Amino acid sequence: MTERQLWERYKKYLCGVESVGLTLDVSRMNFAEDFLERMRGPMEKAFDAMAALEKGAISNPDEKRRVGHYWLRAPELAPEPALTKEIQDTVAAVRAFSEDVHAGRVKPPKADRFTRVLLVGIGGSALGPQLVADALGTAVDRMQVFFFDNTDPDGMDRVLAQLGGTLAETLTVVISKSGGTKETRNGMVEAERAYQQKGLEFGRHAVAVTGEGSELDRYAKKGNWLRTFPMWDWVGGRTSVLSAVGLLPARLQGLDIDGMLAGARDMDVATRERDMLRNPAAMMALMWFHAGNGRGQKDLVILPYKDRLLLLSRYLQQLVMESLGKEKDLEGKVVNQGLAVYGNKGSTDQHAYVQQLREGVSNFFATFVEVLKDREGTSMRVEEDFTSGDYLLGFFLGTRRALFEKGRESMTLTVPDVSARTLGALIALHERAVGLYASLVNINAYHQPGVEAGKKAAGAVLELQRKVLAKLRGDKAKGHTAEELATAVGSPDEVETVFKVLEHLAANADQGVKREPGANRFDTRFRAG
Ligand SMILES: O=P(O)(O)OC[C@H]1O[C@H](O)[C@H](O)[C@@H](O)[C@@H]1O
Repeated sequence: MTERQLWERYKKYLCGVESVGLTLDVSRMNFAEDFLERMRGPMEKAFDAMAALEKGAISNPDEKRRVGHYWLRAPELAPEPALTKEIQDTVAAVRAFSEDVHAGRVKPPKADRFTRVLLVGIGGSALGPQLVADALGTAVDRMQVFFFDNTDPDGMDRVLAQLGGTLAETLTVVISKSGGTKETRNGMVEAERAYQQKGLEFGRHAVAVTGEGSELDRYAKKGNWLRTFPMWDWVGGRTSVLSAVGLLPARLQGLDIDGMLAGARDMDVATRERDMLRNPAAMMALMWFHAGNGRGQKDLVILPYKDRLLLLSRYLQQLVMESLGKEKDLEGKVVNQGLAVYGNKGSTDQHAYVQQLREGVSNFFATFVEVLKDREGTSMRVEEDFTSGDYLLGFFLGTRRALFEKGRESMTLTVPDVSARTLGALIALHERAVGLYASLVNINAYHQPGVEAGKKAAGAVLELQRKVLAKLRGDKAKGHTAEELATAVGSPDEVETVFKVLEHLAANADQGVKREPGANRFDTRFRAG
């Protein structure tokens, strides 16, 4: 295709959402002229399924749940007045609580004000808040937000060190929909101890966002925490950023949550459009389908040319891959669906992996995100007539062209700026694209049965460790090899796991397990005491 033909194609297919100033350009996706026509029928069905979902159908059949994230930004669309009210009350409560915190009406016992937020959560209970905090944060935010998003001890120490002497002014927000996620529980327990060590009462510094009656909910009540905000079973973790999960930390930070909600609401209106050529979520889903033959055969590389959107790819990774990566379709047939997502930011990535994108294995397509506004205020000239932002545009257009020359497809999302509205719109656009694509490939986008297997297996490892430790403590006289211990605890076939557990215990002196070297690595003996 010549540059001139691309220009014609650009004009023909450009799909815009006036209210948020966003456009989607699919001209560099090589779909055949009849592709859209062929997909009209399946897309009609996807629109029907989406309409039913928004009306409150059980769109997550495996878990028998409704899927209500679109109601979060248009509460009047919720299927029952009680739900409408709950959503509205929660947003009002987030706003009022944040104001109280900022004004010092809700205050820590040993300081005038809360000035920091420590958010403890993982997956959908962290990725959205992290994206929002990073995309919209400024040096003069009302509060600075820190994260525990793992059960890595050193990771938590690092964050606590950054918080330094400010724990007395730090509000900890523990977020877990289920209220039973172990990484989050561990983060909470470690945070609680850090407060205690400073002579601070944790409950006076803690807030929860969780489902009613969950383990976390009960713990918060027992500990007399400052406040609990609700999380509902009809909001999935990966689509929860516009519930209290994302709104509370954002508002505490001082960010414009109304803008986020309005941007998402406007995008929702635009993506309910049944003319697929005028619906950017439908076009995006169709392009995903085209690129990967409806089988996820190509990966999606997200390339925002804006530092503030660095975490977008990580956020979309969960949204897309946890939603679409499914073994079975809605009829129970094995389909192993999915769409792999990765990315970082331009132009930085041009100095890293773009080499492979252009010349290496052709197993991807890209979504470029272009942001028109360079910065607040004016830009200096780094050369006569050119600003740094001109270079950023040049690098984006140059890379896009270089990829296309080698037959590598891409879409371009253009937004006016990185504002609360734009971010809300970008999130809503991808949520809708995921839902529509899931219909096109006939899968349930709203459950995650595969995640459980890893959790169960981890539980079994910890149980094995308990037995091994009991054995070691009961027989301190001599050292034992992993083989001996595995047999002694009745799991001879689990010897590799036992060996890994022992090596880890011995590497951490506080666990009280010593190693005695043997003839080779696997003859190492382990001893308690
Ligand atoms: O919010 P939580 O219940 O703690 O869940 C946190 C995350 O963990 C799970 O394993 C799920 O796969 C994610 O979808 C979820 O966002």
